[in-house]
Amino acid sequence: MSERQALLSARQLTKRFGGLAAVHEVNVDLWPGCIHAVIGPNGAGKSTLTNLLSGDLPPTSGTITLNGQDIAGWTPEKISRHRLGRSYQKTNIFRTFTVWDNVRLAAQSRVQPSPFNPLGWLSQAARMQVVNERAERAIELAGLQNRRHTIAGAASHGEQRQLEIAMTLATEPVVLLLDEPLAGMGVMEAESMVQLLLRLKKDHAMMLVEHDIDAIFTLADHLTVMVNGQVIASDKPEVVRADRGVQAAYLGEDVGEEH
Ligand SMILES: Nc1ncnc2c1ncn2[C@@H]1O[C@H](COP(=O)(O)OP(=O)(O)OP(=O)(O)O)[C@@H](O)[C@H]1O
Repeated sequence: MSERQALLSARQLTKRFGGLAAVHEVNVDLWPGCIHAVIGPNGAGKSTLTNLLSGDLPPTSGTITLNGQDIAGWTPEKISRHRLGRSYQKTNIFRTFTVWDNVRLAAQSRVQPSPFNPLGWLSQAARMQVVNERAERAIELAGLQNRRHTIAGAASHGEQRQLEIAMTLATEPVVLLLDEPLAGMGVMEAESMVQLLLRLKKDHAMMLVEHDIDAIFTLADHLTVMVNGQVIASDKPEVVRADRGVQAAYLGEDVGEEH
């Protein structure tokens, strides 16, 4: 996999909070058509790593390249305009708006008149058409066609997580960072989210931070394990799964007993 061109690469990425290295000299590659899962116990540094890649936190040191450009220190908005999308652990939706309006607003944020925006010169009517087309595509990709008129706050927890992903898709990302998309889901909801992630995989380079180990082993093409801010393993899931050090540090007895 490493022979293919990664869309996003981080090298020696480090984030310190005072004396604590929340992320310490981490290397990550995200390849098109692949899900790179990141697992680790609470406090391992997974969210901090996501925040560094999305620009929500500036790194202390290290490099991040997106499509060949060095993006370390860029704002989240600028990184997003360069087609990196992320979802957050906490839902980020307008609860009193419909599903459709939420997705449309997300699409609209990319089609505003602005000196940075290649679509900014379009007429108002042409812009609205682009917005509607993008919102429609995102709603369909996320499997929310039948929920477009639902008030977001009244949608089920699983549908709200799908909506969050639809809102991210409406910005037309090629790199997707997903922070615990299965958190708090029941079995049926989790299964439909797994199917959604598999659908998204073919057109995106994805990083998936997730605690659901069964989903991880269903979805991941590459698996990185973090403990105390450091990567202790990064390889094909089956290789990581067989690693005694990983079993002891994170995966626990379940996995050890299976093999
Ligand atoms: N803004 C901050 N200021 C100080 N310390 C922080 C900050 N954000 C995170 N940390 C610390 O950095 C470490 C890594 O936290 P992080 O949230 O990245 O872990 P995580 O692997 O995402 O955990 P979880 O699975 O619980 O979400 C923790 O010790 C945390 O307390």
